[in-house]
Amino acid sequence: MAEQKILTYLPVLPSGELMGSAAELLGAAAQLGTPVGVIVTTPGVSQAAAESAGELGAATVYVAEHEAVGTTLTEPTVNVFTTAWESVSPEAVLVPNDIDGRDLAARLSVRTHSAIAADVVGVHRDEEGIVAHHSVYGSTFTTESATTHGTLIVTLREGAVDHRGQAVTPEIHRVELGELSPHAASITEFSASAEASTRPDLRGAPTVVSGGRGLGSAEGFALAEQLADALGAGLGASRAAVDAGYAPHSLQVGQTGVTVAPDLYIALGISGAVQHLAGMQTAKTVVAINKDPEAPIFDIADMGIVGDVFEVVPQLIETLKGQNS
Ligand SMILES: Cc1cc2nc3c(=O)[nH]c(=O)nc-3n(C[C@H](O)[C@H](O)[C@H](O)COP(=O)(O)OP(=O)(O)OC[C@H]3O[C@@H](n4cnc5c(N)ncnc54)[C@H](O)[C@@H]3O)c2cc1C
Repeated sequence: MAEQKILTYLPVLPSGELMGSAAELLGAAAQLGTPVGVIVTTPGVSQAAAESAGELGAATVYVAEHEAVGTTLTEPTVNVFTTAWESVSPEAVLVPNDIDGRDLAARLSVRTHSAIAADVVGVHRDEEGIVAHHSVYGSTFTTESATTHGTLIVTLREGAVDHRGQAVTPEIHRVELGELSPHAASITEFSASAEASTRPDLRGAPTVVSGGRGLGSAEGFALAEQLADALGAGLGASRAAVDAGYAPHSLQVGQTGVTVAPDLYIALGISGAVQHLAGMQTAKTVVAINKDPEAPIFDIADMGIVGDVFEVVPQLIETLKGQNS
């Protein structure tokens, strides 16, 4: 088993820091075999990123640096990944289930004629090979998938795997990226569509506070923000709250929004429609505050408070502030 190589894509911030998904991808890889990382950065930051990958369990890291990384979409990563793939013949490939990860998975699948298991919430190995777990039909069922032959490409849902790799000193291989195709899609200009937030990113935050229509207005939604800040949590919203303009679409949790799997999910004034549950039902602990005792969110909540959010949440925030001081 130790010989089975599991190739992981480790996205890097412009500062050279590994993104939060790296620990989880390498942890999932360590459950299956020997984790191998792939890092593609702008010049000057790859060494530190590769060493960080070793601390998270990457036995080998393939690194490439290029000026065009950051302004050219996906192609540099696919090229480096293909080189690493040819070199290690991986049994499985793990990438984050985000926009870049899914793009990478699709291109690798075409290039290597390999199967994809998408939005995976866990992995294990049986006597025939690697098995991916999926949470389906609004998280009502868990199913499993596996390839009949070849390498399995997995897009892993952030926050779903707890296992972590053991720190090692990684073997670092430098890969020359070479000329990029003139057809590679590149970014010529961009403008920020959302204000930068100091809160943890909704995807991957260990605690998420989400607000729903029950908060009544954009001003009322500030209560969810205050509780999130008191807990150091990521902030989410139901679609009804987003549609009503209480919160931006980037915060929408659910079937047509972001899928999260935090340790703790706190739902404020959210009824628990199946489309919302689809995005948060794999949270380890769900706490719901709702004034309707019949609200369906209580069916899946580990702890429920029947009450008015405007009475309960300020008390909760005061208690938390008291504990922190
Ligand atoms: C194709 C499709 C895709 C969809 N995708 C999504 C999705 O991705 N995400 C999503 O969230 N929804 C999605 N929806 C919408 C979904 O069906 C629900 O309409 C939505 O989730 C409801 O949001 P809500 O719970 O905030 O609002 P409501 O259902 O209106 O619930 C509000 C809740 O707040 C409670 N409440 C009111 N006032 C208070 C108070 N003062 N204190 C405490 N509780 C209070 C009420 O009792 C109620 O339970 C989708 C729908 C469709 C058809």
